[in-house]
Amino acid sequence: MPPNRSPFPPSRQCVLHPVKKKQKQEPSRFLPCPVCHRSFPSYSIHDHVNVCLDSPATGRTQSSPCTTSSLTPCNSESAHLNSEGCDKNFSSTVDVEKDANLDDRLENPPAEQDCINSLLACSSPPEGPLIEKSSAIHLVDSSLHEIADEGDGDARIPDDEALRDVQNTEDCRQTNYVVTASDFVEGPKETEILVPELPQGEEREREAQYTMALPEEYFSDKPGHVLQIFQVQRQSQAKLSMLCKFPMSAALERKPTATVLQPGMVLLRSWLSMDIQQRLVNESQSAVHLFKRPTTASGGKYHLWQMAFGCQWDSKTRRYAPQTRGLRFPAWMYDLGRELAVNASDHTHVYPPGSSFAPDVALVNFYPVKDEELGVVGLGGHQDLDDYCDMPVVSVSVGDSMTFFYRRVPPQSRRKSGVQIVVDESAAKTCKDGDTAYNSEKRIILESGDVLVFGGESRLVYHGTRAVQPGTRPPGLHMVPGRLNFTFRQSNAPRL
Ligand SMILES: O=C(O)CCC(=O)C(=O)O
Ligand SMILES: [Fe+2]
Repeated sequence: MPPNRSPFPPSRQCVLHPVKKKQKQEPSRFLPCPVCHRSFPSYSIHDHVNVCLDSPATGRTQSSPCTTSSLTPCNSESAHLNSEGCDKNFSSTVDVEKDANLDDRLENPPAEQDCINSLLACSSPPEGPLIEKSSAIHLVDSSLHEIADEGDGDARIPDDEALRDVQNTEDCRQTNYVVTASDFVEGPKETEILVPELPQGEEREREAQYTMALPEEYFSDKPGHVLQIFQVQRQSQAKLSMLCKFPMSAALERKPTATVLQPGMVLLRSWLSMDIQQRLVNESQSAVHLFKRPTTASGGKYHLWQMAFGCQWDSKTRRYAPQTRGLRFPAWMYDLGRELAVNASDHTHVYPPGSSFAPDVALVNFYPVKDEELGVVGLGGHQDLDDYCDMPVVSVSVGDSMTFFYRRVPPQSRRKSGVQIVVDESAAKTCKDGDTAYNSEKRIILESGDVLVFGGESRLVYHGTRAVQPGTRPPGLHMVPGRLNFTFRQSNAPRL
């Protein structure tokens, strides 16, 4: 049995004097949300943080001190591990709330219009100026260089007229790029490309990784050829910045790469073949009627759609149901999850030496590009505590790109000891004293086919997602706009 831990003082747990609802809601203390910085009663902050999507980009500086609030407070509901870390029996003792509609939905899939937005897989490839020969080119704002700084005589500045056209563009939902191809590259010398729907707001814009698609003519098979891209920034229209200058060979192929982001956390870029990606889309397509919008115990709603293969995760109790109901976990997903964990473990420790990962659940999140019901789409910062054990989380991205943010948690927070892993004043002090490694948020853009594995020292990394980037999914992928995220996990929920 897992220890019964609770953020409430012991007096509140007395079974002889059960806490009355009204009393329970009187906050013993308030904690600031690490994301939006508003204060919430300690008993409800966990629920809030899980669904909070206020942009941390606004108002947060790199040097802001780490406080207890930068760690996700947790409650007894999410502590279902024993001191060895992974309690193989916990789920059998857990009273998982029954999703009354699930069996019915399994047997009687609703009509298409009742499903989320529409079906996930679409019969035609995504619209837009997508290239066939290569995936889109990524322009990362950190590569912004003033032309003057660059001192590059070869930089081709578009003529005044072309520039004026770009500057006059008022529509803040698109950015105009003027692209000048170098002599090496066949195709029109200069063209203007509209990149739809970039994230809004100055801060977001500065940080965003823009993705644009170029017509095929812009590609040369000869490696080392250079494409020069210019952007007129909307914020200061007079400024012309060179965004990117790179060898064409880099754009021609996206080679799989493995990058250790921090101990225990590895990004396997471009790792999945299109076949596998499409198969993942199709598999979720077949269960599209099972997606629902998770809610927290206090009624907060997540800003995504979710379903699961294998055992179901209950967002209210934050527990996995025994694997009697819901969809079977397909054998090929088991193989895929295992293989990806092995790939990751070639680069960093994601599970203890000698053991092996045996996933039994795939949680599937769908983040549509636009969804009136969800409003802002994303997943607030959190730690994956509900299936916490020695095994990693293998996270796979399919569809449009999305920002993934993460931060390390102080070493004390990695203790396998239930609730205090997150509410730990002394850990916060260590942070305050200047250990910025634990303090700063990092961001990556997860693209279709990327795999992120976090285990070992990073198993409890604090993380979340925001800002799906429309039009960035691979041209060959048949899927509606949005991003699918599969997390293969070892829940150890019993098979009854
Ligand atoms: O969508 C993602 O990349 C993250 C999903 C996630 O963190 C979760 O399901 O716990
Ligand atoms: Fe997570």
